[in-house]
Amino acid sequence: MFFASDNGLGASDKVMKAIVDANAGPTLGYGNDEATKRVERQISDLFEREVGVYMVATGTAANGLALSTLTPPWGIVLCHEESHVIEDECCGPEFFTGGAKLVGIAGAGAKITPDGLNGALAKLGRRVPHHAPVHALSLTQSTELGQLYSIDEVKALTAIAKANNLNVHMDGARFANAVAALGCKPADITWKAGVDVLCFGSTKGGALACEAIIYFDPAKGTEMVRRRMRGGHLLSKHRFLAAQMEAFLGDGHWLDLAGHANAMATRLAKGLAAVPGVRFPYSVQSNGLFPILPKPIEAALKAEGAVFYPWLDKSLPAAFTIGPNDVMVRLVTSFATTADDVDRFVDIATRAAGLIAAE
Ligand SMILES: Cc1ncc(COP(=O)(O)O)c(C=O)c1O
Ligand SMILES: C[C@@H](O)[C@H](N)C(=O)O
Repeated sequence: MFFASDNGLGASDKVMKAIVDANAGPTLGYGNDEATKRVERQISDLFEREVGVYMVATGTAANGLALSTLTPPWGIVLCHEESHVIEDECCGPEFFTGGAKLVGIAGAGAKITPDGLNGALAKLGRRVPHHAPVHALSLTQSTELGQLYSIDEVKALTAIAKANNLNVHMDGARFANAVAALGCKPADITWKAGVDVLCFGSTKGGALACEAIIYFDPAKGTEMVRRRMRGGHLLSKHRFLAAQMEAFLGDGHWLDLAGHANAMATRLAKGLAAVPGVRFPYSVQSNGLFPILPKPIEAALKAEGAVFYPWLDKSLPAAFTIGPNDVMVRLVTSFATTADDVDRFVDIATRAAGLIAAE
């Protein structure tokens, strides 16, 4: 019953086989291999246009490097106040951009709203040279609270960004889960909706470690050739990154893996919704659940070996309060989550709720 994070799982068998198969004979390094060229074609085909592709091994590197091409060191990147880039990358974006400032915007579900974005823009960059100018907007899809931006919601935010000459970055560490849940085409939720750069993650989705920084206008990414090298994120044996991404994207494998993870999250949410005392501030839209549990249920689950974490939500909807005997937790499903895992988790929670009622 491992629900701590989809980072906690290995890679899918198909991806692992691709890595082993890539281990055959010599090939040119640093992205000059044939597999890398195939992946660049594969991603251009997937997004229905010629794109610039730069693969790295972590999402933090992808986000920081991408943002470094979207803002000068004296600029501001607007993001959600609970976004990974501002909360969980140890100032990686600030480091890679040479000092740019990340400014967080509040919003339920770790989602930025048009009002929130306009409100932030109204307060920033007013006075030259004292105020830093806003240069970029960063959205996470799916969000850090498992929520989704619809195509229209992305378009509404990017329209404001473009009206203010902002570049738009999308942290797609769980882009696969979003596309699988929305049932949309990758192009429709990215460049056709105004996104300039997507960090397309495969690691959480079932690869070992591979994230693709995708520029929908290849000319906007030319600096990445040097920035990635200087940052120490150009793998010499790049074929092993490409092999992962090629297998992950091949034959819709990425959507099969994400669809399973999302289905397990839905199964888990349905089961927990029937447990007395369990509350859901957010609907389950992808592979992340953030229920509020009575602490005795949390304790019973952990006593039976369930692995998950408490979660601090800064923008909890006002209708929900967390009392001294409650705890908000993060439950993340993955391609490897089984129905048995889910059903056992729900069964333990149900039995624990029964004991509470009997007290
Ligand atoms: C939304 C989001 N973005 C980026 C990252 C960073 O990825 P990594 O841990 O590979 O640096 C994570 C990590 O899980 C994440 O959850
Ligand atoms: C640190 C934590 O947010 C990690 N990125 C995860 O999603 O599990």
